[in-house]
Amino acid sequence: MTGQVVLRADGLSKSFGGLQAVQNVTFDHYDGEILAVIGPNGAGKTTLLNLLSGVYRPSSGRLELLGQDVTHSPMEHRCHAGLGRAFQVVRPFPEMTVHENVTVGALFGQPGTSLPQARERAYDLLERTGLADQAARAAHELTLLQDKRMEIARALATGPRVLLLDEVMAGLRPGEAAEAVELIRGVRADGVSVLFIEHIMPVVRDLADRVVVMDQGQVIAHGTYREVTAHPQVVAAYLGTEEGLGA
Ligand SMILES: Nc1ncnc2c1ncn2[C@@H]1O[C@H](COP(=O)(O)OP(=O)(O)OP(=O)(O)O)[C@@H](O)[C@H]1O
Repeated sequence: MTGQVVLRADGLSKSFGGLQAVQNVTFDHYDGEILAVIGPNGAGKTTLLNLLSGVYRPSSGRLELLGQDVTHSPMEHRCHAGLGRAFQVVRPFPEMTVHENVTVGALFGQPGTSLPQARERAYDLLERTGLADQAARAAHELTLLQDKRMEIARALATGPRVLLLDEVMAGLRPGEAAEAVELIRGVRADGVSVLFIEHIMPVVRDLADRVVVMDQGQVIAHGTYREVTAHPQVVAAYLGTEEGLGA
């Protein structure tokens, strides 16, 4: 893959006490790419995502976002510099409407945005994510799939160039996951690069241009879905695990 690197992790490590949760992780995420991070339970995927989004600072290593060193930048700075994140467990403001929830994202992510501009931007995103007809409902009334759509709309409202998704398919039925796959493809088609953590292998196969595989904190393989699922170290890492490779 060639083109501009939007996110460059160079030797990122994070330890908790004596535990090396992420060890010397290096990868490039290219503009327009949908990149999956997979690995068995406890591999370090969520810790890596937390390093990328700024929840944690790395013990060592360096992170670049669109060519800018953000290794020690706080979350808000990364957000304003073009990084958006949607969470596995959706955390909306439950009593606010769907439209208001997304408007908050637009106000937070783009300083200087007026309320009417933010409301308009939020409404556009509700249309793009298939939620326009739910705009006036309270967020707590949404179904799980609608919740995930809203979470993606909220992250997009901050105006990201790179969107991080943390197991957004969790809990969805297969038909719903297929809809979410389409939604994420649409996000990429709109010019946003996507990095996602996912356990559901058919989703990884259908969505990812490239896959980074972690085990015990380290990257053990990267390449296309076909390449990594044929890699002996990847097969060994998944053997006997609950999720299996299922490929
Ligand atoms: N805040 C923390 N304090 C101490 N240990 C942690 C912390 N967060 C994660 N760990 C440990 O770091 C290792 C990697 O965890 P992490 O949650 O990043 O893995 P994961 O690949 O996301 O797993 P899963 O697929 O189960 O969500 C695990 O051994 C975990 O117990």
